[in-house]
Amino acid sequence: MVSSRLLRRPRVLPYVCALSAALYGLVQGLNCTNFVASSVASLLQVSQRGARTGARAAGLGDGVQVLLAETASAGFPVELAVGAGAIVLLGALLLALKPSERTDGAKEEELPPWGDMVQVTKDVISGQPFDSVLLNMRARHGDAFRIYVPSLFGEVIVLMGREANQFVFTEQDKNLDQALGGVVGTAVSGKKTMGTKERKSTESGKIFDKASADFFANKKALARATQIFVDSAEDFCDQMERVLKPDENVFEKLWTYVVQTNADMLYGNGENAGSIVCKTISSINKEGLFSSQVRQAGDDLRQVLNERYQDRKDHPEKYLGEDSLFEEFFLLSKGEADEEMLTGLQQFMLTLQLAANGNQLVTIRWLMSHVYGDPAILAGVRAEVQQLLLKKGCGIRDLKLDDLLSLSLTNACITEAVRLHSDIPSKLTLRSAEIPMEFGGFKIPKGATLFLYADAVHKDDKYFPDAASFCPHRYTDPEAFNQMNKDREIVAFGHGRKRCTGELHARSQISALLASFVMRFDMDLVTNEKDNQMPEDHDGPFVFDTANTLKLVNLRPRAPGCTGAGR
Ligand code: HEM
Repeated sequence: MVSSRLLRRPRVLPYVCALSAALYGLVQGLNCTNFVASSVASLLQVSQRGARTGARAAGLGDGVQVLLAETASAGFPVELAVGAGAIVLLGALLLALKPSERTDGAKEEELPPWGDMVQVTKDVISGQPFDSVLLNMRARHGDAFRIYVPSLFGEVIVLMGREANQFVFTEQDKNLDQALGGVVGTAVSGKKTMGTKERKSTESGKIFDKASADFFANKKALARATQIFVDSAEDFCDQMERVLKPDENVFEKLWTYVVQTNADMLYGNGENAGSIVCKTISSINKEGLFSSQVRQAGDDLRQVLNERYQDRKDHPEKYLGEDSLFEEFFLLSKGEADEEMLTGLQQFMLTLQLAANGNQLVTIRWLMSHVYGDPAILAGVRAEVQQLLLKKGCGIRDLKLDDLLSLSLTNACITEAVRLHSDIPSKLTLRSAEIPMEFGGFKIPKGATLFLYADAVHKDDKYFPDAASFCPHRYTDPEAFNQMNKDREIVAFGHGRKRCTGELHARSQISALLASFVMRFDMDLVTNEKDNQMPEDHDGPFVFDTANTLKLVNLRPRAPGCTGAGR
């Protein structure tokens, strides 16, 4: 077994991931002159905690791990040993490789250039984080280049910049299929989740598609979800008031609350699948996305869903009128889903949970830290919630979806937290090309996998002055915000055919939670930075315990005299 000490070394593992990607590259037989063995799996994991996932995702052999562990415990400078070994090995690989024929008929010289593996390796070895590695590649190769992602995708075309956002979200939207299921589906069940195209062309796909569309467009379901959100936000705050000790970090409790609430909303009555999803997310944080624990949680969920499906058949009266995604699916499948369809359901539900919860957890953690870390923003949010409650003459539990959406500063804070910190779309938007296309003078063959890195725009000072700072006021002028959306500068919930169907759920849940907290509590933000500054976010995607150095502690009733008064 590899030593956990080694796994925690931030600078070794990303490098090892790149190396093992190179080994995969050898197996795949890439063209050596243009070879890049960097992989999304390794690039994604350049951040310290994510590196664990990367090593596993890249399938690093036990023998190499043990060797590294022993080197580390013997006190050798591991980075040096690994680096030297890897460079020698890589050189040998490059020499050994022979150009292979492309099967898609594309000409190498017409395609975007390969990223420079040696430079990537250097960047990774020197401990540069995920975002810097990608932006350095952009500086070297421009807005389109290729990388190699072992086992999951093979060759991937990386796109960056505003034109790339417009290309993916607008111009070619209808010719690009969603490809994220390739990552998440494979992790949870060893099988890719259906893309948008497959969902539209197979019988079971059509049922998932319709169940999802009906659920997310169903106003009654959305109203029910909003009631769950406001009630559970207040219940959660009651609980925090009772159980949280002053030195305890609110986030430690908050994340399971979010996951459980989403499970109630999607899975409906019956045995709560939320605890399984919590286990999945916890396993991703501890063991990595491609760990056996994540697969086990996928299997557990399948069993629960099968039992609940049967229970819905045996006792339909128990579920009458339930507006959950599960019930939508049950009704559409007329209670006759076969094993294959049920497997698809399990995969679809877990993928949805990860898509929803991953972004929610990341956004909420950063959002609350930014709000509590900035007295002016906190006062602004409190004032608008207070005004709304006074206007309506009601409490938080009585707020409806439209009320929550009318909180303009709160919603601007959500957009800003998503811009700065979201997994999807900011750090990872994946597509598969359904027809041949061209971008920036380069050909993109049919079947190519595209990785749009939206953070290249989201974190660019040209579009977002002082881009690294949290500034919700960028969006409070509706006209300017509209234009930024139209120009695809801000792509917070995606755009076009594959835009987030859960945006209203997300905004409703987060607004309810923030409203409850700010009206009831003061808390202190603690960070690891000098003067308690907010750190910048350099994590790659699928790091759900993002910013785990951020803590909200010393939860206490709001001091009298602050803007607003109680619930
Ligand atoms: C802050 C929270 C969230 C953010 C930033 C977010 C963002 C996104 C983005 C950018 C996409 C499009 C992905 C692409 O273009 O490839 C997406 C898709 C999706 N999201 Fe969200 N999301 C959030 C929360 C949620 C929640 C809470 C739900 C459900 C309750 C949800 C359900 C979905 C679904 C079903 C899709 C797939 C749409 C489709 O292809 O049919 N999302 N999300």
